[in-house]
Amino acid sequence: MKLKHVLKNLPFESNLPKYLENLEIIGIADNSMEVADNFLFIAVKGIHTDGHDYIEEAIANGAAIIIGEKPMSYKTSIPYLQVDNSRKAVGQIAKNFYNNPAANKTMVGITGTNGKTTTSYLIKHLLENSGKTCTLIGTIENIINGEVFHSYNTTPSALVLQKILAESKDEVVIMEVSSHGLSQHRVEGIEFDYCLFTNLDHEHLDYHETMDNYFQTKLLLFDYLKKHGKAIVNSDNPWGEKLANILKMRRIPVYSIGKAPANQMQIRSFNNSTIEFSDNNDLIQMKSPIAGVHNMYNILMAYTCATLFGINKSAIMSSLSKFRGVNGRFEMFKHTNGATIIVDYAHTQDAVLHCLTTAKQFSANHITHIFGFRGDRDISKRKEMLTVSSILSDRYILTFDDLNSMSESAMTQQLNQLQTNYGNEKGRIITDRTLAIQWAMENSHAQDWILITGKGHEKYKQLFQLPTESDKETVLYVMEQNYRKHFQDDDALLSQGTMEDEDFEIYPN
Ligand SMILES: CC(=O)N[C@H]1[C@@H](OP(=O)(O)OP(=O)(O)OC[C@H]2O[C@@H](n3ccc(=O)[nH]c3=O)[C@H](O)[C@@H]2O)O[C@H](CO)[C@@H](O)[C@@H]1O[C@H](C)C(=O)N[C@@H](C)C(=O)N[C@H](CCC(=O)O)C(=O)O
Ligand SMILES: Nc1ncnc2c1ncn2[C@@H]1O[C@H](COP(=O)(O)OP(=O)(O)OP(=O)(O)O)[C@@H](O)[C@H]1O
Repeated sequence: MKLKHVLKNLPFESNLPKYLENLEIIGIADNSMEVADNFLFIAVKGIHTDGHDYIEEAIANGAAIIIGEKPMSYKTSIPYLQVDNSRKAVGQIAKNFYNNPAANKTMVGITGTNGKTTTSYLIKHLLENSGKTCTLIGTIENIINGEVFHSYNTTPSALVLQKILAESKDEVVIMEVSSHGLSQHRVEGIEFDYCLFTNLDHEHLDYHETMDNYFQTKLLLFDYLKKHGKAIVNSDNPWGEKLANILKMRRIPVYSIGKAPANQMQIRSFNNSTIEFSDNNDLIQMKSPIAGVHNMYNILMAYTCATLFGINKSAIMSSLSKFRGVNGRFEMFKHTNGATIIVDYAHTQDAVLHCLTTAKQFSANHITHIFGFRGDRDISKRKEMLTVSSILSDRYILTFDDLNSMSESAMTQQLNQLQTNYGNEKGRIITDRTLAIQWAMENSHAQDWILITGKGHEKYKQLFQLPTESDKETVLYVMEQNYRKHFQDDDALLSQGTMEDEDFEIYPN
């Protein structure tokens, strides 16, 4: 592609020297290591390092032109063009290079602290059941043209994102838009048809510092709405209510969900598995296909989005009844002893609150909550999460989550401190996550609930004692061990002639 096309809509588009206009660019990169002959390299000042320091390497790898945001202190052997903001330029350049691939798709962007992933799968399910093809971009995976790809970021870099859009032959793109993605301009160059806001809760303040900054960053998503684009907002969340008011002042059509009568989708009543709401004049009652108070909001967000796509209500209700849930999100297992075990991705106070409340609403006899905290991540939310758990659970176990660069001893010390300062007598520390789960399962009974939160679908980064790689695997492993033990004991009894066949409980059942 000719450079003049690659640089369309960038400030220097009109005053490019003639000899540069027709320069053939065969690839673009913001990482010097990915540069090859006739590439355009964009130097980005990052969080860990500065792409401007790799300009010479990019040139050595074959770059034909460099874009950067800093004045050059030396003369480069190839042209250097300066922009105000390199990260923004990456989005615009990638959009041009891939021929604006979002233009012929319906784009749905979902932001918020919790619920983005669940809502995105719900919307995909509803749209696909109505015959549309969907690309999904998010935390768990990217699904493009029906094929599943590993996801490295919730919201990929602008360059990767535009490439994905160019590869997608699907009609609709449903993507999670993280606050990191917004602050780093990863969706620059995209216009959304629908933008959704699920909620805002204490998270990522290591990055955004204050809740207000965090909110302002989330608000940026709505700058990317198309002229006639629509917003869907959960106004039961106080930040959502604030957002809805701001958007209305901007004359953006807002479809809000919440308990107040002013909402388009007014929630009349709900519990952990049923919801009653009014959609204009229709009163709708629904049994939820996924448990959890929080999921009632996710379902309603997805329902609203599907109606805006023109799908009729009965088709939506029928599809919803077939939804099978999301990997690692309030996933339920029935222990052989009758206890209920939940694996969930909750890693904020609000999410923990919703999970524990749901267990209570299901009349759990005794609730054990197993959780930890990620190393190198927002430490200020830890005491809030522990406080909620120590109030709502009957017993909690603090354990390891990903340590990242933190040492085991530093995290153990941190857990001890938290337990001393904000915990209570309900708590204990078992640092090995697999042993914590095993202990809780071995010490549970019928009607008890065990909630294991924080890791959800993710694999362990630490090595633990049991030979498992995720919470779900650990739960299944302990159940199997339990079953084998039971089976061996029963075998022994059978050989002594004291055991009846019908005494066996078959697992999995
Ligand atoms: C901390 C953070 O947000 N980092 C993101 C950021 O990278 P960075 O600024 O750290 O990059 P850097 O390493 O400083 O490098 C700066 C520049 O030098 C270039 N470089 C570097 C080395 C070299 O040899 N040559 C070279 O050219 C790099 O390609 C880059 O362009 O910009 C990259 C491109 O957009 C992101 O992929 C990267 O996400 C990292 C992998 C990450 O883990 N981010 C997390 C915090 C994140 O974004 N999470 C959210 C979800 C949060 C949530 O809700 O849970 C997400 O959307 O994934
Ligand atoms: N609407 C909601 N309100 C509060 N908590 C929620 C809501 N939806 C989900 N959660 C909680 O948040 C956890 C993460 O949910 P989900 O993955 O759908 O959100 P997310 O926004 O994609 O999260 P992340 O950005 O961390 O990937 C769930 O496991 C659940 O505990």
